[in-house]
Formats: sequence, C-alpha cells, structure tokens
Amino acid sequence: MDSSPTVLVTGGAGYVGSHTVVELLKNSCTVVVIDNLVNSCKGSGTLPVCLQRVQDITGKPVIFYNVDLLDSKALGSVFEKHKIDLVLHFAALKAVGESCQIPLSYYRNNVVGSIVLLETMKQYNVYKLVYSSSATVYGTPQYLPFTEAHPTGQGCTNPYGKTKYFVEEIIQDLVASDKKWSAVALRYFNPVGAHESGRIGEAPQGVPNNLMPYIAQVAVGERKDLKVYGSDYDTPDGTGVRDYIHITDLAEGHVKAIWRLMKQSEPRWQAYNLGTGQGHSVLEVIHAFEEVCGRKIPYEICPRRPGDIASSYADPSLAKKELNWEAKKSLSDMCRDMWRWQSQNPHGFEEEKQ
Ligand SMILES: NC(=O)c1ccc[n+]([C@@H]2O[C@H](COP(=O)([O-])OP(=O)(O)OC[C@H]3O[C@@H](n4cnc5c(N)ncnc54)[C@H](O)[C@@H]3O)[C@@H](O)[C@H]2O)c1
Ligand SMILES: O=c1ccn([C@@H]2O[C@H](COP(=O)(O)OP(=O)(O)O[C@H]3O[C@H](CO)[C@H](O)[C@H](O)[C@H]3O)[C@@H](O)[C@H]2O)c(=O)[nH]1
Repeated sequence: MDSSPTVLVTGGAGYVGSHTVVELLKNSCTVVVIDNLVNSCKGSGTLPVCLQRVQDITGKPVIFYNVDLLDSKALGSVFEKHKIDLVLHFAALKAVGESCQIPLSYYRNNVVGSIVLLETMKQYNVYKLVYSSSATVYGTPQYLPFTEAHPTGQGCTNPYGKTKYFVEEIIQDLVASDKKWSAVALRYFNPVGAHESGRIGEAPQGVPNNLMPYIAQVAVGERKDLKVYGSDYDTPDGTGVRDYIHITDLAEGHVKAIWRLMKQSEPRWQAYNLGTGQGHSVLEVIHAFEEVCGRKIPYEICPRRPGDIASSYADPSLAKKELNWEAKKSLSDMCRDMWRWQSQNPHGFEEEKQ
C-alpha cells in the first residue's frame, strides 16, 4: 500500500469483518472497529474475543467501540476521535429466513443504518467507501457466470437481499450527486473457511443457515446429519452449485479495493464480483470436506429450499483487471481451514464468553 490509511470497519467483529481486519493490519492500516455485537463473539475485556485473537495473530492493536450504527451521536464521536480516511461497511443483519419474519428490523438496521453512516461520513468529510454487497443482488440468473453488468434487484426474493440491493442504489445516487464521493461495492459469492491459524472463523448463533458451517458441525459431532436441499436441479449431479470463496482471499479483495480507492482520482462507483469463477455442487463440498476431516458426513436428500436457485458463480475478471485481485485458494483449502477452526473451537468463541 502506498500510504497507510486509517480505516473505520463497521461490523468488524463479525465473520468477514474480523478476517478483513487481519489483512488490513498486515498491510499497516490503522484499524478502528465499530460493532454492536448483535451477531458476533462477546468478550470479557475491552475487546470481543475474536478481535483479541486478531491482535494475537497480527501482533498489532485494534481500536474497538461498541457502537450501534443507528446511534448517530455515538458514531459521530468515533469520527471526532479518529481521522478516518476510508470506511469498510460490513455491519448488517444477514439471515435470509429471519428477514422474511422481521422485515422492518432488517430495513431499519441495514438500510437506515447505512444512511446514518453515509450522513456521518459526509459530516466528517470522509468520502471513500467499500460496501459489502452480495451475489444475491443478481437474483435468478439470466445468464452465467454473473458479470457485474447482469441486472440487479429484479429477482431479490427476500428482504435481506433487497437491503443489499437498496443500499447499492443509495450509494450510487450519492456518488452521482457529489464528485467528492467514491465507492466500491464488493459482491461476495459464498465466503467459507477460516483463518489458517484456526484462531478465528465463523461462529453462527443457533442452527447454521449455510452449507459449510452446517457440514463442519456435523463433522465435529454437534449435529447428526446434513439435509441436502434438492437433488433435482439442472446441474451435473442435481444438487445446488455455488461459487465458494476462501475467507482470506475475500479479505484480501478488500485491501485491493482500498488501494484502488486511495489512488483513484476520478470520482466513481464500481461493483466487483469476488468469487473464484468456479462452481461446486453440494455433494462435491460434502466429499471435499470428508477428505480433509477423515470422517463420513451423513446426509439425507430433502426437498428444495424455497428461494434457492440451481447455480450461481462469478465472472471475476473485472476484479482481476481493475483491482489486481484473484482468488487463489481451492475448495480443499477452504474445507481444511474450516475443519481446523471447527475442530479446535467446537463451540465457536463460546469458551471465552463471560
Ligand atoms: N457471509 C456471507 O455469506 C455473506 C455473503 C454476502 C454478503 N455478505 C455481507 O457481508 C457483511 C458481513 O457479513 P458477515 O458474514 O461477516 O456477517 P456477521 O453477522 O458475522 O457480521 C456482521 C457484524 O455486524 C454487526 N452489526 C450488525 N448490525 C449492526 C449495527 N446496527 N451496528 C453495529 N454493528 C452491527 C454484527 O454484530 C456482526 O458482528 C454483511 O453486510 C453481509 O450482508 C455476507
Ligand atoms: O443445510 C444446508 C444448507 C445449504 N444447502 C445448499 O447448499 C447450497 C449453498 O447454500 P448456502 O445457504 O450456504 O448459500 P446460498 O448461496 O444459499 O446463500 C448465501 O449466498 C448468497 C449469495 O449468493 C447470499 O449472500 C446469502 O445471503 C447467503 O446465505 C445451496 O444449494 C443450498 O440449497 C443444503 O443443501 N443444506
């Protein structure tokens, strides 16, 4: 990195945020995290456990504030205390099923929360933003692989997905309104795995919604068997195909995005796909996981999960061209690191909770 910016990371105690903080510290950034801990590890000291472990991994300090995005006064006081150069905005609620039950909470937290953040940034003359978006904004594929030019918003079937789309639109309007702003939306495909140290990883509260954490909990004996949602899709083996991406590769994509924003002279908006470009079926993931953990993953074939699509994978070439980023790690690497994290921390960060 040319210079070493001070980066505000919203939601930095979460899964993607904590892994990205490691990469930021490795790249000599000063990191200020805000998180209200609604979906993260807790802690006994001044730092949540996951960020204590980030400090152990990197040997560098993390500045942390337990602040809710919706609390504009508390948020403003963080901007008062630190000269922020750029914001990475991860904080959001992300459970698809829950978003259908409590949509207003999702719109308030993810959309209003983002607006409060953008207003505060403007108030403190901070105009550079990296936004955590999702391949979910593409909805049902009109073609594959998804390019950034694929239509967005039309097939978003749940409130969570709509919040990701709406915030992208809000940011684009803002960038168009004032040339001081520049923003990058990173559209993640399916982030999985854990830091190679096995010290930080994804720790879902309750029953995992996503495939890889569920498989890992079956492997470690926390759950009996996996339900495979559908075997009659139009895919090579009939099960759903996704573009799984190692969390460390994803985290590195954020550093590349920062680099670009720091250098960029023209104000602009750009979305980038962060994926490997390769799809893997549910059965392929199960078998890859069995290889690394040396255990059988019992599963049963069940009906399709409502709202699921058959296949989703990225064309990641724009990120390679413009960010000089590409995913390096294989499905086997993802499973190996996931297994190390899960087997060393069968209850996530819980042992160290108060
Ligand atoms: N993990 C995925 O599969 C995935 C895929 C696509 C996009 N994303 C996006 O990436 C971002 C991070 O996802 P994640 O998997 O790390 O989720 P996560 O739940 O692990 O992390 C989000 C963090 O934000 C915090 N948070 C939520 N609302 C907040 C608020 N109002 N104020 C302060 N903090 C708040 C939570 O406590 C949590 O620590 C989200 O925006 C999500 O929509 C995630
Ligand atoms: O217990 C499970 C869980 C999942 N699956 C299957 O595994 C595949 C992956 O499912 P995930 O829930 O892990 O991931 P999704 O692609 O459905 O969704 C994730 O990626 C999307 C982006 O593409 C959105 O960001 C969304 O919020 C996020 O959960 C799908 O075919 C799904 O049907 C199972 O068979 N059993």
